[in-house]
Amino acid sequence: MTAARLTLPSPAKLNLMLHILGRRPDGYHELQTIFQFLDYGDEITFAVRDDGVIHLHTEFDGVPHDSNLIVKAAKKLQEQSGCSLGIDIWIEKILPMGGGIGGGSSNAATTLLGLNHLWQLGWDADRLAALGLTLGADVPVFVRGHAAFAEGVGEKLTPVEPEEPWYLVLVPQVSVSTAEIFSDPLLTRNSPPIKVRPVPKGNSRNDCLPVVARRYPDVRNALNLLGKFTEAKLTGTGSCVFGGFPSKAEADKVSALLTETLTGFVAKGSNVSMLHRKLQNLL
Ligand SMILES: C[C@@](CO)(OP(=O)(O)O)[C@H](O)COP(=O)(O)OP(=O)(O)OC[C@H]1O[C@@H](n2ccc(N)nc2=O)[C@H](O)[C@@H]1O
Ligand SMILES: Nc1ncnc2c1ncn2[C@@H]1O[C@H](COP(=O)(O)OP(=O)(O)O)[C@@H](O)[C@H]1O
Repeated sequence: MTAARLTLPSPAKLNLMLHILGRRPDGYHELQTIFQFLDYGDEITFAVRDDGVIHLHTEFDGVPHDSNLIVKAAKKLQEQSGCSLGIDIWIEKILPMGGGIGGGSSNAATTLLGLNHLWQLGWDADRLAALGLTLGADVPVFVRGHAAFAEGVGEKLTPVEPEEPWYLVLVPQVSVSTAEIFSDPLLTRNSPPIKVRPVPKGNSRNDCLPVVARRYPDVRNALNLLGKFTEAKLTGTGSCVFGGFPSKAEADKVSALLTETLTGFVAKGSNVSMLHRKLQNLL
């Protein structure tokens, strides 16, 4: 019997703004942020096996097999659904790790949705998002697949429709630890909550930017370079820096100026994740 097999995209996200409102007793920070997807990401291939084994075949630098969010997502879903099937997994990884573009969280969400489909579990989005949240604060938005205004630690999601420009994303060659930025004493943690919807213009700052720029000269340089052409912003806790352009041609023109020491990519912003567009076509 040929195993059921499926290849799915695992897109990146950007934080179009990010305000930190306070710190909870458990140490996590209350945020307000806007997530938008990029039509750019990894590709994950799944093949069902009937012996219950979960095996990720692609090796990751510095991430042991069982610590990989893909494997963790698959194991949790298998345990909680009581499914007896297993899975072989391969990934074509192009998203930089620790870049603030959510690669790990996206991989976890693609795994949850892919296995829900292949194992025919019939879980709804609420249940998958709740499981996803136990893997990381950004997993639920990737599970739901729509651009969102997020509150709490990122799990209270309201769909939004920001413009969908072309972005140039610069990738400084440093990996920023989210935990390290959130524990910096200089981090601004008292932004007033935005109560008006949609979020009024003029609120596009990222409260993590001053701390990240201070600690990482490469991020500072990327912000300075891109800032010559458009408003340059930090996504999440970095390291990636992005700016919007009205057309691909204009984003490509600035991209062509990049050197070997500072790489980047051009991608379209999208309010519906390319994962969900592909899944929609399958159904
Ligand atoms: C802040 C964001 C914005 O998108 O940054 P990026 O990681 O994408 O850069 C995310 O919400 C990050 O989400 P995620 O990367 O899933 O974070 P987690 O693994 O859950 O948390 C890593 C660590 O960061 C700190 N943390 C994370 C999220 C949060 N709201 N408050 C925190 O204080 C905690 O110390 C936690 O142990
Ligand atoms: N499948 C995965 N892809 C990327 N990173 C992973 C994965 N599984 C575990 N990780 C770990 O999660 C960390 C954060 O990764 P990632 O989500 O790509 O960054 P960010 O949250 O900054 O966007 C990585 O440095 C890596 O140690």
